[in-house]
Amino acid sequence: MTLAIEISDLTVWFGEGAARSNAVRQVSLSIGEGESFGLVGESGSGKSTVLRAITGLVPSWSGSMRIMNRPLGAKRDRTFYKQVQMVFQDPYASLHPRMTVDAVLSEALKLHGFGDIDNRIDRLLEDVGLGKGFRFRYPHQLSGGQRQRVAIARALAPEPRILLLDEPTSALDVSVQAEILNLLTDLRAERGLTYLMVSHDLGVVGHMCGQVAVMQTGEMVELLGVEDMRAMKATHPYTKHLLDSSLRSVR
Ligand SMILES: Nc1ncnc2c1ncn2[C@@H]1O[C@H](COP(=O)(O)OP(=O)(O)OP(=O)(O)O)[C@@H](O)[C@H]1O
Repeated sequence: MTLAIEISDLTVWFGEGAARSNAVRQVSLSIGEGESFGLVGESGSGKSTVLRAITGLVPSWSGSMRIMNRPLGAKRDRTFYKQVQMVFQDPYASLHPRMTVDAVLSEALKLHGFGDIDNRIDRLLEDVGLGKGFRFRYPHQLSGGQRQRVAIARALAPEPRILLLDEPTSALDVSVQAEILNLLTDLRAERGLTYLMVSHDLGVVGHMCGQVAVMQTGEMVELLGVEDMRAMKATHPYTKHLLDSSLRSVR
């Protein structure tokens, strides 16, 4: 199986000398193409820092990272952003208030050199369950769930192989969360996408992911298949604590 994401001994730090603090310590993980992998753990455990390291947004790191068999260096190139896209937690902050849906999507498509923009925009909107009627709306004319659908459409515009999902539903109303998770599940199945998803919610990760890594204070303390997670077969005390406290939400 091709590995979409391969991370070995990733350490990320902020500050230098006496001020240095390691936000991520010696994290290793492998995600096969088409798989969905969850990173869970309490606030500050380093989950988002792993995603930011992949996207080249941390100043200092060691170890190795490979995407679709290509090693990542200090800078991310155009090929990287064509293969890897991110969906952020807050769809209110991630869309420019003065840009219509049309402007957001055409900008993303042009950036990646696509022609046939009109048809592609219509198709992207269909793919995320919005339809053409949303094309000329501004963010303030959209609900939170609709905004997140636009953010997902923008991420899909370059036809990526991998989506990095940073708490993609935690800013949404509970009633809308399941709709967005189902959309992401369908898109992965249809397109063979690979997901690396950060969440503090084991229920969400249990629904979406085949494998789950648990992080605590920068370290990966446990790697579980979702079946073992559902069967409560954790070995690390912290994972047991997480499972106990979210038992009711794990489906
Ligand atoms: N730019 C930065 N400068 C200094 N420290 C940082 C910076 N970004 C993150 N950190 C620290 O790195 C650690 C990990 O943070 P990170 O945001 O990755 O955690 P997280 O598990 O994603 O938490 P959350 O669920 O709250 O987003 C924290 O201690 C945080 O304070």
